[in-house]
Amino acid sequence: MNILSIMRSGPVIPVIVIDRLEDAVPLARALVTGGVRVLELTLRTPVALKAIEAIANEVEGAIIGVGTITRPEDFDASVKAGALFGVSPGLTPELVAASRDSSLPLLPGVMTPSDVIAARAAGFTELKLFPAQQAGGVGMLKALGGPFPELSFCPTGGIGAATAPDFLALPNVVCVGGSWLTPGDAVAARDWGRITALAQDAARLGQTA
Ligand SMILES: O=C(O)C(=O)C[C@H](O)[C@H](O)COP(=O)(O)O
Repeated sequence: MNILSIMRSGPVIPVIVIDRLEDAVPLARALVTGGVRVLELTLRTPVALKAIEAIANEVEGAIIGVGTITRPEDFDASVKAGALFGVSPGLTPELVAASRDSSLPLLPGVMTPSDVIAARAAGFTELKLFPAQQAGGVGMLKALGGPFPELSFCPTGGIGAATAPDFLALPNVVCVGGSWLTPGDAVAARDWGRITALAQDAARLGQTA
């Protein structure tokens, strides 16, 4: 799958942090059961790669990706773990080179017009605006649509259930990302039913957007 088809697979990409490896599979199943198939599991914890591997092997229907790609070596490790796509909070020449050498489709992060120009020059037409709310939110995306009408965005950072529809209504937004589908207290309590309910609400955003 390429990045655009992954972005079109659902209106919301949950950004997931896994501290306990044993939570990975039930959490991913809870999201997929709720209708959210594209999952971004961040490389923020020591168990992240093992968690991706477990989901890739055990959760049918999940489209598992890796988040927080910040180093060239993250590409190989993520492909080996079974990730189907990668997301980075920003983009550097080193990451562009590593991306070219890797089979992992990348959704690179941008925050300024200069970032957008550099990412487009490197061949990327789908971009993550990060941190979206802090960068200017809906107004920023409307402004970027002027000089860059051919580019599509997945804004992430500071977005929640209440504000996601405003982003999804924009012509240059294909999907949004966020951590609100996997609240820390729900994961800590292993409240998978609550996570499925949040996923169902998020999946429905696609029907109204
Ligand atoms: O680790 C990364 O590379 C990320 O992807 C950062 C996340 O996109 C934001 O942390 C989103 O988090 P919220 O603002 O809580 O929705």
